[in-house]
Amino acid sequence: MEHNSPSSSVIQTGSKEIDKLLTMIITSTQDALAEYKKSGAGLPSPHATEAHPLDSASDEFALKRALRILEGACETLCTTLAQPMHTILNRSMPFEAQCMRLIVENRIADLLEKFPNGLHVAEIASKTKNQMNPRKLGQVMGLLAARGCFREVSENTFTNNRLSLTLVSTNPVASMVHLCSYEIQKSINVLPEAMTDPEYAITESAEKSAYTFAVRDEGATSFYGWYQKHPELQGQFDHAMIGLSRVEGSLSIVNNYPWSDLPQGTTFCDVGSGVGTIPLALAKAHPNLRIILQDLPGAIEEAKQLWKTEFPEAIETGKVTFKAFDFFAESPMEDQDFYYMKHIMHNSPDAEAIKILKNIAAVMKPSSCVLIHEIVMMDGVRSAEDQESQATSMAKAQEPLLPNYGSGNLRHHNQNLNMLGLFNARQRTRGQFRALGESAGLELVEVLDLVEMHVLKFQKINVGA
Ligand SMILES: C[S@@+](CC[C@H](N)C(=O)[O-])C[C@H]1O[C@@H](n2cnc3c(N)ncnc32)[C@H](O)[C@@H]1O
Repeated sequence: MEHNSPSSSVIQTGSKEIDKLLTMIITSTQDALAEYKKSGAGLPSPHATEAHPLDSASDEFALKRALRILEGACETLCTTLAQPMHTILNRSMPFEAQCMRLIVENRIADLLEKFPNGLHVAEIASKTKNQMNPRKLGQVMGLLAARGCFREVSENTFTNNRLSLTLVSTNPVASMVHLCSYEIQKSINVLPEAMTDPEYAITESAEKSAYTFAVRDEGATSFYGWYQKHPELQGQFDHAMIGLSRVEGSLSIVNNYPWSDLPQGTTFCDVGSGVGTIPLALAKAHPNLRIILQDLPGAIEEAKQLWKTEFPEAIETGKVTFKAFDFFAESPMEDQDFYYMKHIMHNSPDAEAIKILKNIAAVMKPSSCVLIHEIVMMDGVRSAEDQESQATSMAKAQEPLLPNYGSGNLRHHNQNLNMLGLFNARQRTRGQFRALGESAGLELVEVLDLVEMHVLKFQKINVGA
């Protein structure tokens, strides 16, 4: 149960606002603990080196809801009590990202798996490419350990722990960490220049994003164009997308939509599928679905390899087919029951997103629907429409949290900036999605709340009218 109302507070600090925040912190902590208790595996230690069953769970809605309040309330409490200069200077030093990149690129978490009692930085450094300077590596690992990633068991001797194990190279989340701290970071680093450059400032074209500004001497006119020039990195990108799906709990769509009620042979076309992580899980759980994956040629080749390993029967029996295409220039396969898009609309500024939707709408049969699986941004202000959103599961946070949970939904805002930097695009609100659909002749008919992500269902306007 979500304790979003602190009215029953017994805490009395002399400040009503602090009382409410402390009550939120206590009740959301209790809610999170209840989930660990329910799992039967108890609460993991921060030093644990074994995965906990909840670590990779995708349907953990109650835990995600509790953390959304806990993180929002903790940050509001700290910024209320700290000197502003303390908070602001800390935020201007996002150095951890590059430290994590160093760890991932040099497979240091992988190396420490063989040394459960710890390894001195001198030994770690001696096993890295070109033998790093141990003193420098110690500084990097020291920063990470100060935030709970790696454990310093004795001076300059480190072991893995719960957080650092996420940086082992086989974990797709490590690939996402690398993507964020390397390719994506290139665009964020030049955002101030690109947003004021005479050629890039006003335009909303994806070809004039901060990312294309950053790589303008490398001959790529778009983020995906850059990957087409570097096919050797396609696998890494696709691995990162699996990681992102995992973090966002996207697989929860497998058990939280009535797939089993659909007739045998229901067709599901993943538009911009990447390797098709979601349809792979869907196909395994719901044999009544027939899958088609559509993406650019490089991603389709990667998808074939993954499905060959993970689910060869689906290929042999024709339950899955693969078709390369360009969603800006062509329509996907016609007459599919579902056209599914995850993390596609947010890659595209409005004009391009509408082009993709129109290409889909052109081949939809009357009963087809489009499912857009993405973050839905919440408003940062309270309004008269809040009453409506309570009824439609986009409930805003209680005061004194910001209505959009503030830091409790930080990834929404970071992803919004990520899309700005790479594509001049954005994460959209429900109203912006509705308008986007209408521009392509599609009506928003249903929204499924999966906490961090939502699934928006569209049908052709005037169907059945
Ligand atoms: C952010 S990824 C999302 C992948 C997948 N839907 C997922 O959520 O894991 C965007 C995908 O769009 C594909 N894409 C980009 N431009 C495309 C185009 N013009 N035509 C078809 N696919 C494209 C990329 O190759 C990539 O796989």
